[in-house]
Amino acid sequence: MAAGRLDPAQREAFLKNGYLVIPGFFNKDAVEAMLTRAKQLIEEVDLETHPMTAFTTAEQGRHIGDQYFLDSSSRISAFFEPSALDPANPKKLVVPKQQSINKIGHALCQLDPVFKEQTLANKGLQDLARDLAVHKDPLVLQSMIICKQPRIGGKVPIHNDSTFLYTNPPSAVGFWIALEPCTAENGALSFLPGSHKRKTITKRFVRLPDGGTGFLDIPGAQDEADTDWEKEPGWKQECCGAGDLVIIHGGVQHQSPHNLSDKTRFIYTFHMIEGAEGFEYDHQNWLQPSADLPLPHLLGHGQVA
Ligand SMILES: O=C(O)CCC(=O)C(=O)O
Ligand SMILES: [Fe+2]
Repeated sequence: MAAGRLDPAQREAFLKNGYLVIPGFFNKDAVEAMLTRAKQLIEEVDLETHPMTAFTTAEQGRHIGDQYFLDSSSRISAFFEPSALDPANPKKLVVPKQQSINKIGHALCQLDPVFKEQTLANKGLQDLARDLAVHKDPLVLQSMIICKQPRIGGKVPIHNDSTFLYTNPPSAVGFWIALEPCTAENGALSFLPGSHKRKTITKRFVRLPDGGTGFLDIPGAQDEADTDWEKEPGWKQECCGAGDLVIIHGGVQHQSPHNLSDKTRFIYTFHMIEGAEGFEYDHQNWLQPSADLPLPHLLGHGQVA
C-alpha cells in the first residue's frame, strides 16, 4: 500500500473505535524536521516581550481566556506550563526555557514552512483524507505542537474534540503525530473506544461576550452529560513510536496523563472539519480565523478529486 493510503479495514476500525493508529505514517526525515523546528520555535520565544501566558487544562471551566490565547487562532504563539513560572514572579522561569513551553499554536500549518510542508503540501495526507472519506472538503485548523515537558507536563483531562471545534452537525477529526516515543511514563494518549457513538458532544467551548472563554451547553444534547467517563470500562492506552499518526474522531473520549518521566513527549497535531455546504462553523467557537488567514482547504479550493 502506498504511503498515505488507507485500506478498508483501517477505515472500518476508525469508524468502529473512533480512532486509528497508523504506525510510521511520517518518515524519519519528516519527524526530524518537525522536531527540530519545534525546538527552534521554543528557542525563539522572547521572554522580554512575551505576556508569559500559561496554558491550563486542569480545570477546563477556567481555561485561559485572555487575548493572547484568542489571537493565537491565526498566529504562532507559545504557552507556558503553569509550573514553569515562578509563583512569586510569573515573569521568571523556574526551569530552562526549552523545558518551559506547554504548546505552540494554533496556525502552524499556515505560517511555518516546515509544518506547512508536512500538512497542507503533504500528498500522502491528502490521499489519506480522501481514503478516510469523512469530509468532502476538509478544512485544516488548530495546528499546534504539544511538548508534554519532563516532570511538569500536565495531564490533558477527558474530552472530545468536537466540543472545542464545533460545527453543526459535528465534523471535527484530529490528526495527532508522535514526534518522539510516547509511553505510559511520558504521557501517551488513552481512548474510550466506541464512545464517539454515544451522546458525547453535550457542550462546546466558546468565546464569552466578556472576552474570556467558557463552556456552553448544547440545547437538547444533554443525554450523557452526567456520565463519569473515567469510570467507564474499556479505556485503552496507545503507546506510539515517533512518526506514528493517530486519527481521532471528534466525538471520541480521550485523555493523556501527567508526564512523570524525565523525557519530553513532543507531538504535532491539527484538525480537519467539513467545509462543504450543510456544515456550519460556529461563530462562537474559541478559534475564529482572521479575515487575512482563512482556514485552508486540504484538497485545493474546495475541489474534491
Ligand atoms: O497530546 C495530548 O496529550 C492531547 C492531544 C489531544 O487531545 C488532541 O490532539 O486532540
Ligand atoms: Fe483532544
